[in-house]
Amino acid sequence: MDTVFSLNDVNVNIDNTAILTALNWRQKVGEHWVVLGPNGAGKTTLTKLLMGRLPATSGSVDILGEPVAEVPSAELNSLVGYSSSALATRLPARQTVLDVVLAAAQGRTSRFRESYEDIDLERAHNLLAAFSVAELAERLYGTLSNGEKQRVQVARAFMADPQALILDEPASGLDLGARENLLMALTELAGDHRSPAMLLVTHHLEEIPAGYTHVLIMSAGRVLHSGEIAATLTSENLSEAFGMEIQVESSQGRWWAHGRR
Ligand SMILES: Nc1ncnc2c1ncn2[C@@H]1O[C@H](COP(=O)(O)OP(=O)(O)OP(=O)(O)O)[C@@H](O)[C@H]1O
Repeated sequence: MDTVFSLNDVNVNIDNTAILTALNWRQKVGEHWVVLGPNGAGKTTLTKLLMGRLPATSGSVDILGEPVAEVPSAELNSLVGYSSSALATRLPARQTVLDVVLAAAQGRTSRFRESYEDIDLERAHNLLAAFSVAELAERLYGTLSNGEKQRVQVARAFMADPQALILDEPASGLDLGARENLLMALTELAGDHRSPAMLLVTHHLEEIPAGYTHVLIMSAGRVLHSGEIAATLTSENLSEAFGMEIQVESSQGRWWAHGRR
């Protein structure tokens, strides 16, 4: 199966209001997507659909060829990883960073009495190092700054070894150095064929890691443009999405944008 997610003619209505309309989209194994769009475009609703937390009103949402609605929730949780700043604040404050990351290997948010193999320990330490938080391994999670929690939490999402990983604004709130470290780690993971297919929601082009391959541009609950990032993330397409003149620039796989008159 080379398709991770597939949406076919998906509509989502809530209280008789159309939130998502006629969505058709596919993410294949090995593709790493960025989701962009103005506030209220439907990005979060899309992630909820993919995680099976919101049913489609019509159309089909499939993961690895199976309708999401038919996959048991425990299985879906292990297939689709998720990271967001909201989740970062819900992890157990009184456990060590290492335990918080290790627990994800068994699909848990906190460590209880379970034992872990050396290979899990090594992987947890490697992920903490990849996200530049290795020195925090023995600290209590609750004592970390928000930016530190955010990076630990992204490391934790990889620890679970999902098939797909949804990263909801992973760089928001990080200082410049922390953001760049995070993006470099994500770039490295994007280039590793063992990594899950990633879907990264962001508001800022500067937060797109080099090596991400595709972009989905949403507006008013619809897919406005989708495809390979170099061909799709254009000034014309973003100007259309945001309803203003936007100039998109890129260099060496990184992106930024500014308004223009
Ligand atoms: N439960 C709900 N009831 C009514 N409207 C909803 C509900 N959930 C979402 N919406 C509306 O659906 C639209 C899309 O919301 P969504 O949160 O998916 O947008 P978004 O692209 O993630 O926005 P943002 O960038 O601001 O986070 C918004 O207009 C929102 O108000």
